[in-house]
Amino acid sequence: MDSIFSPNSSSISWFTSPYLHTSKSGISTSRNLSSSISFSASSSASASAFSTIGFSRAAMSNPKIVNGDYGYVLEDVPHLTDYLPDLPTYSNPLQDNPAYSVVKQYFVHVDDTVPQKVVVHKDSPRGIHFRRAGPRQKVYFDSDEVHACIVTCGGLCPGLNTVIREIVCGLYHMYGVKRVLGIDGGYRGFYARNTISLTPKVVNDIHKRGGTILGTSRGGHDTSKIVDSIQDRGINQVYIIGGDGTQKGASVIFEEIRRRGLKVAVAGIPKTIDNDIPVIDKSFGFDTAVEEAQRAINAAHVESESMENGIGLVKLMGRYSGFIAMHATLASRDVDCCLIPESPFYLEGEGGLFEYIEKRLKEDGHMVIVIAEGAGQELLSETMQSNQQDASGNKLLRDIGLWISHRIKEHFSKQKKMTINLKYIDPTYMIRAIPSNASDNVYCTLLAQSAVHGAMAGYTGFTSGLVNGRQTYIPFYRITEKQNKVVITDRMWARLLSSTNQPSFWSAKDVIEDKKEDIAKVKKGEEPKNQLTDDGNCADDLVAEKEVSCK
Ligand SMILES: Nc1ncnc2c1ncn2[C@@H]1O[C@H](COP(=O)(O)OP(=O)(O)O)[C@@H](O)[C@H]1O
Ligand SMILES: O=P(O)(O)OC[C@H]1O[C@](O)(COP(=O)(O)O)[C@@H](O)[C@@H]1O
Ligand SMILES: [Mg+2]
Repeated sequence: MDSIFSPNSSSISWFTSPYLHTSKSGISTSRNLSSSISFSASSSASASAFSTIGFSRAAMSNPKIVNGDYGYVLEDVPHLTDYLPDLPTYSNPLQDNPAYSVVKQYFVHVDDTVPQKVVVHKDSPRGIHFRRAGPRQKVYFDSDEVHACIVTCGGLCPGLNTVIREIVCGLYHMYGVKRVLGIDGGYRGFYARNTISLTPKVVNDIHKRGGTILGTSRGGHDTSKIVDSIQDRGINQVYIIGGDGTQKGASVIFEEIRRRGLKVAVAGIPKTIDNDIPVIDKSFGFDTAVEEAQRAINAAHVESESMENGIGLVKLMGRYSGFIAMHATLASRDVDCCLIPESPFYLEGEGGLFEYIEKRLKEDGHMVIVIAEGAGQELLSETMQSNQQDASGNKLLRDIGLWISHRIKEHFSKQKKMTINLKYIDPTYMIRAIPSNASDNVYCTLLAQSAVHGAMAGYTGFTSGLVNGRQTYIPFYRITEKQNKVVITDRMWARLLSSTNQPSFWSAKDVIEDKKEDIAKVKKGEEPKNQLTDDGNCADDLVAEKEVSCK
């Protein structure tokens, strides 16, 4: 362990290079892409396309957009040569690695890209693509030159240790990199904590443990102190593992590094137990969490079945997105009602939750309810709602599970004079503080290796992510522009409703009105309420509208 205190390096003046695509990137683009694809520097067509789907203008001040034939768009990631054009290249050491050299076409073709949308019509434009991840023939770092660091930020998630392990082992075994630092305790660790030297031996068994061996934290993001620390330590590859907040932090770190003209690659690995990061198929650890949630749901089912008018109520994580609750419900089949933040519901009266509970109890004698922590917050009286935030600025929520338990008990004992037995189970932290399962371990390995290949190849300012089953590099602004939400007008939510047989708490008229409202918002270039479907594509009507406005 060495001390990480980093003085403010005001004495160092850094060459700053404006990030100009017009001339330089034209060259770097043709280096990477076939000539049939033309680079569009400030592409007004692309910019107007983006404005229709609600991109943050500030976040996309310098998007690297490549337009091709038939509506092909590549949302490319930055490269170190965009602002340091004369960097030397080296042969990829994997060429001499017996494990890889026999594999034909192990290196990714420079033109390989992955479509964001795979459901298309015969006359659809080819649409948005991302750069395919993987090893390149040429790398921009000599192995001995690399000094990498890894940091984990935000809430815990199964698989964090696996990602750390595979970054260390990937750098060491594939690229011969020996110097990797672990930053202790999240972003603030860059300037206020100790570091740990990470070797394959140190990380050998860590994937079998939950949590993160590096520790994590919320808040404490101080861009200039962090970049000072990176600079002072001679770090030239930064691997940042975390959720939407973390990736926003990674994006500003990258911008500051670029502004200072440093040869430092910044790679993000998306982490979120809530699965609320857009574009990617799903986040690592999500499957593990859903699997662990089954244990709580099973317990709720056993308890409820064993007593007269038994109700098992399980609260699951999901601050703004109900993916864990939705998938845990679909997986279980014992759940009679799933309540998520995206789907408003009400308690009293016709078509309300109380009426449905009564019906289920009369029919079956028991029921199981799953509620996401962010569901129904609007039902809490104003005095009960919390204005408190955590250190990262995330809203702290009141315990909706406890509140709704009281309301259900009160309703049936006082108003209905009906005996019910309600058991409230809150496994919140138990589903995320566990090691990742086998399939998440494989997923973490691929994400980590992709990040390593990308940084070695000189890409920077990217998040490594799975898109339609392929590893890709996604520009930060696409990851941070919005949160992924369950689309309740989409087929997946309809599947859930037909599995639980719960009321939607929405009338068809509401749904149509809501879609109309969204289409009007999209036309005005505003953020629609239900923009993305759960496969990362726009809901059909919105796509049609968007394509019209893109032309
Ligand atoms: N807009 C932002 N700009 C810079 N840093 C941010 C931003 N939002 C969050 N962060 C930092 O990212 C880290 C993790 O954010 P948090 O929201 O707690 O978790 P997560 O990354 O899992 O969403 C924190 O250290 C926080 O200070
Ligand atoms: O108590 P903590 O550690 O702040 O975490 C609780 C929150 O973390 C979450 O899992 C989301 O965390 P991230 O933003 O880190 O992905 C929420 O579902 C939950 O409300
Ligand atoms: Mg978050």
